[in-house]
Amino acid sequence: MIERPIIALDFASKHEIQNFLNKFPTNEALFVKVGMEIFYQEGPAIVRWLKEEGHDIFLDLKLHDIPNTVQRSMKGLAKMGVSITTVQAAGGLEMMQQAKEGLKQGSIEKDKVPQVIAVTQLTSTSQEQMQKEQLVQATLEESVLHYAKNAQKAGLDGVVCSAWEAQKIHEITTQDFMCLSPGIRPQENIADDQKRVVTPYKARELGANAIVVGRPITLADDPYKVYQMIKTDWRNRKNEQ
Ligand SMILES: O=c1ccn([C@@H]2O[C@H](COP(=O)(O)O)[C@@H](O)[C@H]2O)c(=O)[nH]1
Repeated sequence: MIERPIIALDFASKHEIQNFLNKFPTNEALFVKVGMEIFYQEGPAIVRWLKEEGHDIFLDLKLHDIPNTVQRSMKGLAKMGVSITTVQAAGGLEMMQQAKEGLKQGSIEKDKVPQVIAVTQLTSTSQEQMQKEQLVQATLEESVLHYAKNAQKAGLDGVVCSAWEAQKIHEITTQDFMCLSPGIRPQENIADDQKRVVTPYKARELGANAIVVGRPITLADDPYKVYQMIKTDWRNRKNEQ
């Protein structure tokens, strides 16, 4: 279980991230998500800097390519000392196996290989969209469960899914197979572009092992206050604030 909500640092520059993190106490060690937006602007230096600042890193680049390319790329990413990385489950079993292999080869500490989890169906995807646009005839839940099984078969550490699917995923895999859930909203009526949203409290009840929260925190007037409220809610305690 990852007890801290993972904050998605979806910003365009290091400067913007600095401004954002200045609103948190200096000694607050966070678990942050570095995604495509900031990584494509600042590169590996942003990961190194955040680590030096004392934060844990979820590097969410959602790799999806031929197995050899993914293996070699993961080897490089492992050298950055990140905690968790991602691939797209749609890339297939061999690609996922090679992702894990690359991380093992590139890991700076042999007993601390970064975890790799597979994106099933994006939390911004609805069943209708999936069936029409991907021509998948299964239900969204069947598709997510199928990808989760494949990910475990390939030796991955878990999946990215909506918390709505977490319980069933644990039933067909194992309890320690990570269900990391974005699409978290303190109020379900403000979803932005997300389709399968869950409150932090409900996500815990549904069996998610970790939550990722972006805009509800990054766009808040007082991000630290919102972060604390989400953290309390996620730990399944009554929010007294
Ligand atoms: O299925 C997925 C996979 C990844 N994400 C990422 O999580 C955050 C969510 O941000 P919000 O602002 O809280 O919506 C974002 O960085 C996505 O790239 C996801 O949402 N769904």
